[in-house]
Amino acid sequence: MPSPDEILNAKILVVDDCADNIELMLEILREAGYTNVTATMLPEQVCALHRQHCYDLILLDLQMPELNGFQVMKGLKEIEQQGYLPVLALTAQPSFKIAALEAGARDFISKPFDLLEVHKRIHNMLEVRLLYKELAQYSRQQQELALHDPLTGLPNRRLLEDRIATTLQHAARHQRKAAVMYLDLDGFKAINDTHGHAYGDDILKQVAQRLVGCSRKEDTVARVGGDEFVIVLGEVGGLGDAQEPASKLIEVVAEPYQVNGLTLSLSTSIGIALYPEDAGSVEEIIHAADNALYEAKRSGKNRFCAAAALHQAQAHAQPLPAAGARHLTAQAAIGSAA
Ligand SMILES: Nc1nc2c(ncn2[C@@H]2O[C@H](COP(=O)(O)OP(=O)(O)OP(=O)(O)O)[C@@H](O)[C@H]2O)c(=O)[nH]1
Repeated sequence: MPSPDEILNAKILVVDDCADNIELMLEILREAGYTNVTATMLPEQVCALHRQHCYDLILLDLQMPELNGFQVMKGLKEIEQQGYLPVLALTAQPSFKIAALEAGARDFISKPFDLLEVHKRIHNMLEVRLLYKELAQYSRQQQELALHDPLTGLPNRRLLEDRIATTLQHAARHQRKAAVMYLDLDGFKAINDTHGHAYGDDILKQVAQRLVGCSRKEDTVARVGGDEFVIVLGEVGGLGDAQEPASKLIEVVAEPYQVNGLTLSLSTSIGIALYPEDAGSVEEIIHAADNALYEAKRSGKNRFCAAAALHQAQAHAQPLPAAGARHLTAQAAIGSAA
């Protein structure tokens, strides 16, 4: 619930074509303790002002010669897309009251003003408006949490899949390539086992920062599991455009870590898959990068392996029995930091 102070600090706009009415309303609001009140006699400015200041309450006179209150509300509806107009209509015409509510006003105040009614209606409206804003903010935070990893703040698998889908669509539309890099830290379990989970958490946060630090702004860096991260690169011309950043990532992850006065080293293995040659869908490209990662781990860790190398190895393995193919080393696109 909004506090009394929050209500008194809410942003209020008074709109009336009559200077005396404005003066009277400002006086009433000032005496009640409201601190953030402004007024205009120009109804045509209300929408621009609301766009700029996002008022919590607009006290709107309905009968004005140039642009009446109903027309102003029409304009406000375009700004308040969710349909909540913070408008309290001011009218001396009993027949306008229901029309104002139908036009989107939340409530009305009759002229001449009954002081007690004015205070109550303004307070109640602000209470609801601020509560509505709190709820909207809470819902945005919940959405953020549902799409991000709480430890590192990076996108989680759900958001990652969304980003890959968008990247692949963009690549398809512009006849470009895209790359997915699947990273898994080497020997991370031993860090947890030796120094404890909290120490491991600290390392994971530092790794996340380093990955973001050496990626482009438009790339997505996500955490998809314990010590697993995925990086999505759009606007890729060929495998070389992914191998170079992969080498850089291997280098950056290998720089020493400081945690609680201890210095420690770590490495990472990376699998790279390209769209469209290695995969045509979100699921396939993650799978292809994961397979390449498996090969990078199998062939010694602290290196990257491209899915293309696995295709080549499999092609060369055609004459062998199926089981033999798994043991071929895919040298062609395996690398490490320069
Ligand atoms: N500190 C910490 N550890 C985690 C978290 N989530 C998973 N882990 C641990 O991360 C480790 C990941 O396991 P592995 O990838 O198999 O371990 P590894 O030693 O890196 O193995 P290789 O990849 O073969 O080098 C496990 O010990 C998990 O318990 C987390 O949020 N924080």
